[in-house]
Amino acid sequence: MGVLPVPAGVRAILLDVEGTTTPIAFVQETLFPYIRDNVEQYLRAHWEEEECQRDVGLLRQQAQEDSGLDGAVPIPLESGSGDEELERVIRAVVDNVHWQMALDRKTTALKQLQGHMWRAAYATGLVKGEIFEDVVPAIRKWREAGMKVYIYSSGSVEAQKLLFGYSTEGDILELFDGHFDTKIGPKVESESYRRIAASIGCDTNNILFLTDVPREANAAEEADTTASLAAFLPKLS
Ligand SMILES: CSCCC(=O)C(=O)COP(=O)(O)O
Ligand SMILES: [Mg+2]
Repeated sequence: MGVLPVPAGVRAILLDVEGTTTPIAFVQETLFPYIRDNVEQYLRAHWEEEECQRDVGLLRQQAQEDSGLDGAVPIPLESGSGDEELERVIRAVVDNVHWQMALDRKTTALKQLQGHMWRAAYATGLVKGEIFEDVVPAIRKWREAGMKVYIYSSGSVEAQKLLFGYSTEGDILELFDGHFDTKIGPKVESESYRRIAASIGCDTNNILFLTDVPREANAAEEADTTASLAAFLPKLS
């Protein structure tokens, strides 16, 4: 892995997750299949719960926004009671989640549901969040040098906290000063980086953003945030 010095003036480091702190394979071959395989059973088990109904409501709203897209799956309202009606709505939610995941969509609605579903996978020990081996030592050095370290992922804040709270390196949540997800805005829009800077209380040019996705790096740079592709994890010079 290549290394670059942290540029002068950087006070905060903002880290992407998939492809930066964590192998893409872990997300694509462990986390996402867990959702595909368990979503139907999860919905049946949790349907009556407020949180699950909120998640379904968000997915339904997203489905309305997506109605013009090729292959989009609408989610009907439950009209009346009865097993058949429940079955019809759950089927639509499952098909919608599968459709969104086939396109690797990063909608807040999908990511909220995923975060809630992964709770059980981590808590039972079925899944442990994978972290590249150079990540924890790098973060410790940045912190020792007085820098703040934040996460910005399309995965929900809850999903991030699970991944780092139940990780192969143990619970490493104390290494982070805060977490951001798509509620602050999409990672491919420059305005999101301005909002993050305002929330952290520094200028965008005091932030170094590390990601594996060039479109995200370009959006950050448009906001005058320094961005670097994660293949070149910076070290302290
Ligand atoms: C942190 S939860 C699992 C990752 C995830 O759902 C995802 O979409 C990854 O997006 P990222 O912005 O971290 O590349
Ligand atoms: Mg990524």
